[in-house]
Amino acid sequence: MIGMERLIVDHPLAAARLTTMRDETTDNAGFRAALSDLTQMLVYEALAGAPKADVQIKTPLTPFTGSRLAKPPLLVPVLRAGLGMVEQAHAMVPEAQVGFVGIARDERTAQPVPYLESLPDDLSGHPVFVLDPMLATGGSMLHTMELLVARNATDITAVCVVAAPQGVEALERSGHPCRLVVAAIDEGLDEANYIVPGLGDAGDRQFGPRWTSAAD
Ligand SMILES: O=P(O)(O)OC[C@H]1O[C@H](OP(=O)(O)OP(=O)(O)O)[C@H](O)[C@@H]1O
Ligand SMILES: O=c1cc[nH]c(=O)[nH]1
Ligand SMILES: [Mg+2]
Repeated sequence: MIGMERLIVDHPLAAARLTTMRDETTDNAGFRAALSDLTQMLVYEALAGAPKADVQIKTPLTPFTGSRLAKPPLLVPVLRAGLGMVEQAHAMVPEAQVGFVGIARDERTAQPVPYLESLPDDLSGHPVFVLDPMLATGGSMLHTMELLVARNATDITAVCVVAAPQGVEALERSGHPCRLVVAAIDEGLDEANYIVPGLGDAGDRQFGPRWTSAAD
């Protein structure tokens, strides 16, 4: 098996924001701010080497051949936690379109329970950035990738903050056409399938508890 491409963004500024996110004394506002800053760094690194297209412009002095992204990625935040990444990612790639996937892990089984899907029908030829701070067992990311591959996506980047080795391996074994951009790969998972040392529940730490409808 050819290994999945993975990029660990190991920059002092990324490490400082991640430390803020890990710190249990960081409040929700501080957590969201650090996630936003870190997303900027992750997206910046994820797009290094992306193909460019020429753009003819004029500076105030002379004609000039500049450039733009040849293929802006579709941004796909995985609700809820990925919502904290999409505004900053979109600011970095303002021309990007945005799709949405909503998944909540079952707290007992850690299985992904999907509740929202809003994606283009055909993703042939379109790069996709999946935004989710946490890659734990990998179940939620794999479900998202299956939705994308079913729509002919062949170029998927998982943009995450913290990954567990189990989640990285699950992506690798899936054979999906993907790569991983992440700030850190942590030690593992605890008995409740939370990443250790991790940062806790990335959805709760941004937005508070997740409420379910009476029907659930
Ligand atoms: O790799 P996995 O084991 O699937 O775990 C990772 C998922 O868990 C978290 O979402 P969660 O289910 O807590 O939903 P939330 O974002 O609404 O809090 C996280 O944002 C991922 O989507
Ligand atoms: O550690 C974890 C694992 C899954 N989801 C989270 O938000 N945190
Ligand atoms: Mg959560």
